[in-house]
Amino acid sequence: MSLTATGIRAGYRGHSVLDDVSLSIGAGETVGLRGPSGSGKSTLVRVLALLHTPDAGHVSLDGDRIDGARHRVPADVRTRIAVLFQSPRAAADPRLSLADLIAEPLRALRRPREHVAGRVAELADRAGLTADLLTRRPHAVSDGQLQRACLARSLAHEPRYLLCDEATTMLDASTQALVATVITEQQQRTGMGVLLVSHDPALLARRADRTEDLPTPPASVR
Ligand SMILES: Nc1ncnc2c1ncn2[C@@H]1O[C@H](COP(=O)(O)OP(=O)(O)OP(=O)(O)O)[C@@H](O)[C@H]1O
Repeated sequence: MSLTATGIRAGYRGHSVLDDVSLSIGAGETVGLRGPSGSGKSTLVRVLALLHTPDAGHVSLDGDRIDGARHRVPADVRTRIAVLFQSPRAAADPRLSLADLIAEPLRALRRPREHVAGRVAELADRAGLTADLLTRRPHAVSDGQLQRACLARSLAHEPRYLLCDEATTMLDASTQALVATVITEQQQRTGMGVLLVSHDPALLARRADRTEDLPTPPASVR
């Protein structure tokens, strides 16, 4: 069982950022990904998350080759992969309370109301979010609290793979530790595979089972 990118070429407006890149994340495994700024780490995350269609190569999810991206991929396939981005402010709808933010992916798949309420309470508890915080909107909480809500949301569908794109870079040490603990517990409970994109060698040495490197991009795309 793995989430695998094979021979990926991908980029923007005719410029390739990734050229023949392959990466595999096994079930239960934590894989680190590092590379210079602009080398395409976030682009590879978007390809693996089925948010960006590669120009060549393909993504396989637990042995099944996936064609296309976003809504061209069935929801029950897309929800097996979750992403935690660097900036929770960019990833969160400012109009939603933290409770509604966590509930969003469950409501999108029309889960019953009682199920959603129970799951939100459970996920919020795991992410250390109190009832008072759940009623607030993003502008009224700290970056760390908002990232914990994004983490809870990312686990709503019990993903098989979680892609963390510099997800704790901006957080203080205690929030970093809490996020790491919640992710590790989820891995131990469900066998979730994790990709950790980071510039921090200490974090990768501590948490990754192995680390892959992306090469420096050609000058034309830097
Ligand atoms: N939506 C986009 N449209 C056009 N170019 C983009 C887009 N997103 C990223 N790029 C370009 O693609 C290249 C790779 O970007 P990407 O964000 O994948 O790199 P990265 O390795 O994650 O960088 P960093 O470590 O700085 O976050 C960069 O040159 C960037 O400017």
